[in-house]
Amino acid sequence: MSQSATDNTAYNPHRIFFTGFMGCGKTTWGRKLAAHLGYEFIDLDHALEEKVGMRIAEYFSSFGEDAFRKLESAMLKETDYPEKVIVSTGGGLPCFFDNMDWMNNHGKTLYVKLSPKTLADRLENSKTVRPVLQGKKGDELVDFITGKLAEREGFYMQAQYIIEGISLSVEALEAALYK
Ligand SMILES: Nc1ncnc2c1ncn2[C@@H]1O[C@H](COP(=O)(O)OP(=O)(O)OP(=O)(O)O)[C@@H](O)[C@H]1O
Ligand SMILES: O=C(O)C1=C[C@@H](O)[C@@H](O)[C@H](O)C1
Ligand SMILES: [Mg+2]
Repeated sequence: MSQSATDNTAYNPHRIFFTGFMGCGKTTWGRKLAAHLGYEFIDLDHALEEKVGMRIAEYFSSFGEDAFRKLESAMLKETDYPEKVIVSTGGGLPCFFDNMDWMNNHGKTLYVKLSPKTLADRLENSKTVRPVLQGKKGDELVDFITGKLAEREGFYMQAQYIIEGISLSVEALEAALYK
């Protein structure tokens, strides 16, 4: 097969993976940037939920985290991406298997970076059930995020682009990704 921009096995600079901890804004800002650029938008968490016909929290409790991690890696690598697309990834996805290398070899990668305290504030107010957090609140939630982020940041920092998530705008994202 010849290599083209639409070839899923080739590097494509118009395929942009948003990565970062739960609640950093990948879905919110991925969708906004896609609308601004006229790109398609895919949220891999949502795509997985559609494929299995259940919410992620339900999948975790029915089949366990290992099964979830295998499935999200397969979704990442087997999704038929449109030519120009922003892909919002699950918060844990870059930290399992060779997923981060795969993203770096198949498109641009962006890490949306936020402090544990800001993440905790957002996650505490979010209605989405995130099974990894197991209903933690307050200081317990901040401590948990601090530890988990320390484990994960080595993976997120392998992204080609890193942006502070505190005062994001589509203009700032566009400037960072197309400078
Ligand atoms: N710049 C911002 N200022 C304030 N709140 C924000 C901002 N960006 C996103 N949020 C809020 O933070 C919460 C988490 O955002 P979002 O769902 O986009 O994160 P995510 O990175 O996709 O998380 P997950 O990995 O769990 O899917 C949402 O309630 C969203 O409205
Ligand atoms: O950080 C994580 O491990 C997760 C983040 C979410 O996006 C979902 O992919 C799931 O809830 C797991
Ligand atoms: Mg999301």
